[in-house]
Amino acid sequence: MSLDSPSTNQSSLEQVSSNQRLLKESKQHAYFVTGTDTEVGKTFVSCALLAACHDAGLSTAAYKPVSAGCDVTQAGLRNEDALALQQASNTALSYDEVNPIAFAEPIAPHLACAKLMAKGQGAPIELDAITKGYAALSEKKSDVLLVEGAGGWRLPLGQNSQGHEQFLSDFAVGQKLPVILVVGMRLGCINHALLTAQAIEQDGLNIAGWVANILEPEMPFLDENIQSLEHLLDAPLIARVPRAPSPSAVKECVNLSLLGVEKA
Ligand SMILES: Nc1ncnc2c1ncn2[C@@H]1O[C@H](COP(=O)(O)OP(=O)(O)OP(=O)(O)O)[C@@H](O)[C@H]1O
Ligand SMILES: C[C@H](N)[C@H](N)CCCCCC(=O)O
Ligand SMILES: [Mg+2]
Repeated sequence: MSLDSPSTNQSSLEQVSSNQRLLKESKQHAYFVTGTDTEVGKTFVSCALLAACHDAGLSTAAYKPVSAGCDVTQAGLRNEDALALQQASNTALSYDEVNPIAFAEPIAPHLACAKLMAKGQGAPIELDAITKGYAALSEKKSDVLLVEGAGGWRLPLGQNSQGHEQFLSDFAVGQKLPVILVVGMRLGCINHALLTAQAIEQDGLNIAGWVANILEPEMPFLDENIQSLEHLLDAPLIARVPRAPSPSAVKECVNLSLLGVEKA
């Protein structure tokens, strides 16, 4: 089945109505969006997913619990992912609700945190704070809530105040969130995708769906790579996203009904 944008208006209307029917029948859908690496399109794809939900008449919220790489503004640190997610959600959210933990430097967050603490500033990243922020967003009762990770699946958060090593994946595990895996299609992505999927499943979570994000349209044997991943990943391909000027330009590539099968 082609997951590219429906060829006729009729089929896209059918798609919308089936999305609407399916997701409307269930309670909140919360997903953790991870990727095969940093810069593979987690934010771009998340915004496209949110736009597809809006077309299906669904309310949405988004969460970027930990960010690194921010502009320093009068209102405080501002991360472009978090701003994009805030903008792409149709539930009114404050910046701090979307992104409670932000570091200025575009480096691994645990290193940015350690650097601040070495200067006597900041505090260890606590999973509790991430969980609290998530609970507050869940209370908004949006139909769909997307949580974007940072980097890849096993993102270190550093030690908590009790000296225990933490990872952002621990949060997803704690909340039993189904995972959406964004695969940046480029040579080498098959290994990264399979290793990430293995880690997610060994952590006890379910991959609700995966997205082929076509970062390099000129990738040799692109279709065959996607077909290999369809064969090797035990999860539905919910979108094949081409390079596009904006996430909303590819919202019709998303097959929400496939995602909906993961509803609780
Ligand atoms: N399908 C696409 N078409 C056009 N541009 C894209 C596409 N996917 C990603 N990009 C661009 O590639 C860059 C990286 O994408 P994005 O920021 O979504 O990655 P990420 O995985 O969220 O990164 P991070 O780990 O920093 O959160 C961005 O400039 C984004 O706009
Ligand atoms: C700064 C970058 N854009 C991301 N926000 C953070 C990426 C952390 C990667 C950690 C690692 O090396 O796995
Ligand atoms: Mg991002």
